[in-house]
Amino acid sequence: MKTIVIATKNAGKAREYRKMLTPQGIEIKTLADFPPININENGKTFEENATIKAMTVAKQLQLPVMADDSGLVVDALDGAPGVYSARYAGDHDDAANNAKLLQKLTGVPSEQRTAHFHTTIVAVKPNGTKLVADGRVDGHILHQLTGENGFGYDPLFYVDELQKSMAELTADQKNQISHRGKALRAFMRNFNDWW
Ligand SMILES: O=P(O)(O)OP(=O)(O)OP(=O)(O)OC[C@H]1O[C@@H](n2cnc3c(O)ncnc32)[C@H](O)[C@@H]1O
Ligand SMILES: [Mg+2]
Repeated sequence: MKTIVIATKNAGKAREYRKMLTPQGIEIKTLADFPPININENGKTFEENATIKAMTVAKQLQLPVMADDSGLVVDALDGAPGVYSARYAGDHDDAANNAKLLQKLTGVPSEQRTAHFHTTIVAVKPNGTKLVADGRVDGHILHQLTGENGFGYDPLFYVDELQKSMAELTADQKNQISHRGKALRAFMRNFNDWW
C-alpha cells in the first residue's frame, strides 16, 4: 500500500480524493493526521499555491505530498473568484461565498453566466521532484442554490454536460466529470514514474 499525504484542510476535497484513490491501493492522509503546519497560501496562480502547499508540507514531514489548489472562474466577473475562491467573502465560509457570488451576478442573464472550475494538483517529494496536472469542467452559475451534495460552490454550478447542478450529483458522478477528477486522472498517468 502506498501512502500519500494531501496537504489540505478541506474535508470535501479529502473525501473526493479518498474515494478515487483507495480503490487504486493508495492510502490518503491529510493535514488532520499531523500536528498543525502553517501554510502561507499567497501565490498568484493555482500552480503557485499548490506548489507552496505541497512544498511546505513535504519539507516539514519529509514525506511525499500532493496538494490541490482549485477555484471557480466566472467569465462575467473577469475570472473572479479564481485563486481567491476560498476567501471570496471572508474565511472559508461556503454560504457567505455563495451569497456574494449571487449578489455580484445580480441581473446577469443565464447565457452570460458561463464559468468553470479549475484544479491544479502539484505533488512533491522531499528532494523536490515535482509532478503537476490540471483539470477543468465548464458550466454556468445558477440563480439559486440547487442540490445538497458536494461542498463550496457546488450548489450554484450547473454542469452543462449533465444538465444538473454539481450538488445534485452523487459523489461518483461528480468525480467522473469534475475538475478534480480530470486532474487526478491526468496526474495518475505519470504517478508511478514520479513515485
Ligand atoms: O487549501 P486547502 O486546505 O486544500 O483547502 P481550501 O478550501 O482552502 O482550497 P483552495 O485553497 O484550493 O480553495 C478552493 C476553494 O474553491 C472552491 N472549490 C474548490 N473545489 C470545489 C469543488 O469541487 N466544488 C465546489 N467548490 C470548490 C471552494 O470554495 C474552496 O474553498
Ligand atoms: Mg486554501
